Amino acid sequence: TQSTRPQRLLGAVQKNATRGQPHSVLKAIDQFCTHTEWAMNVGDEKGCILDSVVSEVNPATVLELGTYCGYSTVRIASLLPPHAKLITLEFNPDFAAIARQVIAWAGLEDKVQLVEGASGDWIPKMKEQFGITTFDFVFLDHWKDRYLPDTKLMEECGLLRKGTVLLADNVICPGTPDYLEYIRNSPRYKSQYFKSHLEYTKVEDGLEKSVFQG
Ligand SMILES: Cn1ncc2cc([C@H](O)c3cccc(CNC(=O)c4cc(-c5ccc(F)cc5)cc(O)c4O)c3)ccc21
Ligand SMILES: [Mg+2]
Repeated sequence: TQSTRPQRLLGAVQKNATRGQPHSVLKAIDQFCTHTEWAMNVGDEKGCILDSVVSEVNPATVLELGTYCGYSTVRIASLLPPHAKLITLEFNPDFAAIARQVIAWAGLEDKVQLVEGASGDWIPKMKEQFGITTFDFVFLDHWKDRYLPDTKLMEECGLLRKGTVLLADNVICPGTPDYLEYIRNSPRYKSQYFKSHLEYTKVEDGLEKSVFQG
């Protein structure tokens, strides 16, 4: 039977990366996606911007929307302080199964809680299920038409505090026009665009960093 792209990506990690070394997992995925098969990981160019924002925030609580194969999960978790927690939401069980193995190969399973389910269902349950008060950092990388409704939902559920940083992938390609319009015009956020490129290509893309003003 045919393997899937996430399965082939996991195979490349298991073949080329060293267990317990997150940077080698990222390198194996980026090489696979550059030389063998494109996949929708945030990639190394946008990943360096992600690294700098995570390092600046130094978050104790992180929410990631859209795990896919776990590339950005590994990237973020590898930068977190010892007792920090990263919750990542993935609704596709096949993606979740691969991501768990990629995260485990990197040796980061203790920092990561992968929750199988849809953001709209789980965001309202964050406080009661995981004892979260507010998130310090949120990485948005799931369905692009869910960025805006889920941001409004996080506001309504009191999951954002003064200073919470939202970082959104793909605001140019595939694009998130309604989210950008809202976040850039809302007095409740201070936003900044980081110009970059679509992973593994020369196509323009970028990340939007938005700080909640409370
Ligand atoms: C509700 N909910 N809750 C949790 C949750 C999790 C998921 C999945 O993780 C999932 C599945 C499919 C697609 C995505 C979004 N990602 C993308 O669509 C994307 C596309 C491209 C691109 C760009 C150019 C192309 F030509 C083709 C694809 C580049 C990128 O970086 C992307 O992130 C995310 C979905 C909904 C979810
Ligand atoms: Mg993306």
